Amino acid sequence: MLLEASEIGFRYSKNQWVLRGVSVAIRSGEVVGLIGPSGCGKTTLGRILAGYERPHEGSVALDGKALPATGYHPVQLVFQHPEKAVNPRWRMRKTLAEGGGPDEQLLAALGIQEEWLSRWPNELSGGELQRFCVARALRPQTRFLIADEMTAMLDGITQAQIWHAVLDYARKQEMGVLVVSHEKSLINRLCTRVVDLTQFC
Ligand SMILES: Nc1ncnc2c1ncn2[C@@H]1O[C@H](COP(=O)(O)OP(=O)(O)OP(=O)(O)O)[C@@H](O)[C@H]1O
Repeated sequence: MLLEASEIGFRYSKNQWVLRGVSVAIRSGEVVGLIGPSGCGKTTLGRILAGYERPHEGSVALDGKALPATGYHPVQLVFQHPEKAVNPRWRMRKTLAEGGGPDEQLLAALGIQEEWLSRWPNELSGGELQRFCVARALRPQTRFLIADEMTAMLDGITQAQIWHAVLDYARKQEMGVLVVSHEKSLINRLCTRVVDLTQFC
């Protein structure tokens, strides 16, 4: 499968383009880094790829077809702040069940403990909560994962555990991953190829 953003143009306000003429392609099973200076549009591009924003110019396609407007989105986004990504009024079991039953093997790989399932989001640490957000995004129907500073606020051990689980899952499922990060060492460790937005800033 090929996820392709072609000649993307996007602006939040009139005449102020955040992205212009940006093209990115990711194949199934590939782990690609996305880097660039702060404010140059990495998060915006991730949101466009995952269908949260529609580009003003250009298009996003999955194997040449437009991304689905309804139903489960095959491109999932996990961003830096898990507390903003979950419903505070849902216990973790319900959050996890959003979009399908949890994969027990994946939960174990992510270090999610059974007793956390009955807790509210504010009863978990940031790292524990982020593990749930990752697990929720990794469904069999997920073909691509956009990881936008996904482990930026976590300690090294938690970061390594989460990435080990995600890359193992990606390999087995042939899922493509776009790693958005400021951490050069992380990008170098995880990615086989890097897209640099600097030239578009
Ligand atoms: N909702 C919004 N409304 C208006 N402007 C926005 C909005 N979101 C982002 N921007 C602006 O768009 C530009 C690109 O932001 P974006 O978050 O995509 O950059 P980024 O490369 O991910 O930055 P960082 O590395 O600092 O996270 C910035 O100038 C930002 O101020």
